[in-house]
Amino acid sequence: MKVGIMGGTFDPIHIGHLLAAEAARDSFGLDEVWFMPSHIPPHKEQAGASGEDRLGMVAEAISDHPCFRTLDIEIRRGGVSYTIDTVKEIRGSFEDIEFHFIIGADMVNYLPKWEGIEELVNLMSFIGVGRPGSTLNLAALPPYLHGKVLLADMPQVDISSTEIRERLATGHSIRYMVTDSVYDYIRRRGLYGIQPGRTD
Ligand SMILES: Nc1ncnc2c1ncn2[C@@H]1O[C@H](COP(=O)(O)OP(=O)(O)OP(=O)(O)O)[C@@H](O)[C@H]1O
Ligand SMILES: O=C(O)c1ccc[n+]([C@@H]2O[C@H](COP(=O)([O-])O)[C@@H](O)[C@H]2O)c1
Repeated sequence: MKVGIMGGTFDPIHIGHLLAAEAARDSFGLDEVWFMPSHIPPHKEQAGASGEDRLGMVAEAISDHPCFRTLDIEIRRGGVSYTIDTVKEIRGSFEDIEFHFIIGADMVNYLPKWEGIEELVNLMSFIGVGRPGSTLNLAALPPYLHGKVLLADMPQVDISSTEIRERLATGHSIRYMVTDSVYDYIRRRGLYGIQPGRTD
């Protein structure tokens, strides 16, 4: 079985994440994609929603896809979510699965700075997708990453969770940037400074 892991902060999950996962699944015949929110992301501040709410939004976003699942291993473990720790833990439980970690172009360029990356590339491969604002140049990666990052084509969407949080805090609509189910979750829980009672 081939599984894609879509790791992220998902604060909140948006259509860029969903399109990336679907492009990877479709391009490489993945049987399933597991969406895995981090507890504390290794390289940036996470100042938005709680782990429970980020996981809740992911569950809402993917509920209608027969091959998408949630994985709460990093939220449950707590602390800083280094992927090397997670992958070692997962491989112990799922020995027969071939894992591919799905990342956007910004993260592809950042791979050399990941904790234990030279060991990690021997435990799984990466599937990279394009992202507006980041140039993908696999030849510029260090030699130990050559052949370890496969590319999937996805429709380019210039959307980030940061932009969504900013739009909500300033009273703007995020309709169609996230699924309706995620927008409903944000309204219901009053996340990101959304105005109470907002229905548009
Ligand atoms: N619009 C997008 N297109 C392609 N990949 C994306 C897009 N947005 C996020 N990703 C990828 O999804 C993964 C998780 O991203 P993350 O949850 O940090 O979202 P983000 O939008 O970058 O968040 P933030 O704005 O809070 O930094 C990363 O590998 C990232 O590169
Ligand atoms: O392990 C690391 O050093 C590392 C460094 C940066 C990012 N990651 C993982 O890459 C995924 C996307 O990261 P982010 O911060 O864009 O949400 C998420 O699962 C992170 O835990 C992992």
